Amino acid sequence: MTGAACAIAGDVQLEGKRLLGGLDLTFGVGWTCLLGPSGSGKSTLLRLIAGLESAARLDGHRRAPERIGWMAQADLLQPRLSLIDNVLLMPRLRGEPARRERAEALLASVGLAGRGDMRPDTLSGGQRQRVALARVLAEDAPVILLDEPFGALDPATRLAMQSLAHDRLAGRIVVMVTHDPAEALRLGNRVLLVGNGTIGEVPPLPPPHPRAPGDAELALAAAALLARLSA
Ligand SMILES: Nc1ncnc2c1ncn2[C@@H]1O[C@H](COP(=O)(O)OP(=O)(O)OP(=O)(O)O)[C@@H](O)[C@H]1O
Repeated sequence: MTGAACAIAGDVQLEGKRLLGGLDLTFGVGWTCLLGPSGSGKSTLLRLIAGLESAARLDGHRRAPERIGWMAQADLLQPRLSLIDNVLLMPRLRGEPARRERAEALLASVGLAGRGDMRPDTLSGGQRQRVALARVLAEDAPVILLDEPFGALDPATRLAMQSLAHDRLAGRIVVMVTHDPAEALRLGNRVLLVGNGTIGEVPPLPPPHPRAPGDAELALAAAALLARLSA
């Protein structure tokens, strides 16, 4: 493994069996998108990169900065806290001064302007996911790990949130799990396919990223990738 800021190498063992073998991944600045069948190990890999507790064990090496932004599949919003306080939770836990105006601006950027004092249980699933997105965008971390961050959103909102996240996370190392080939190709300057116990590279689309939603090259590549995933 080289001196990269974020890398993982080795085998992933789960309950005495090898879930993923022969990893040697180094993540650079930009978006790396992980695709693959349900249960193939995408979330497990993300947790291991994050250094979070997992049922699986890494027999190998991990290198990552101390500060990582993490957005789980479940939104993990704190029910007793307002939306603003949910966005500010991590900085508060670190003892940093609360940047309330920034949190309000982030909530506005995800379409929740003026709703900062509401509680999570008054929101729809898609709105809750956007609060979780605002929370991870509030993290000034060099590495951001996103587990299906747009999965609960309607198609138009999904495109808007993809573009927002891509813009806000410019210059960071982003690793995102998704089930959507078009999303992976639209955003990813690197696309990885997790399956059959290993990880392979899929040719990404050349820049620009994010691709325009109606981009013909994107549509063709997404259709081909979907066919490959369905084979
Ligand atoms: N807490 C756990 N205890 C035991 N096995 C687990 C646990 N969590 C996940 N697994 C197993 O690990 C394997 C990989 O799961 P993982 O959640 O990483 O897959 P995934 O590719 O992210 O799936 P999905 O796309 O459905 O989210 C699966 O076989 C799953 O059953």
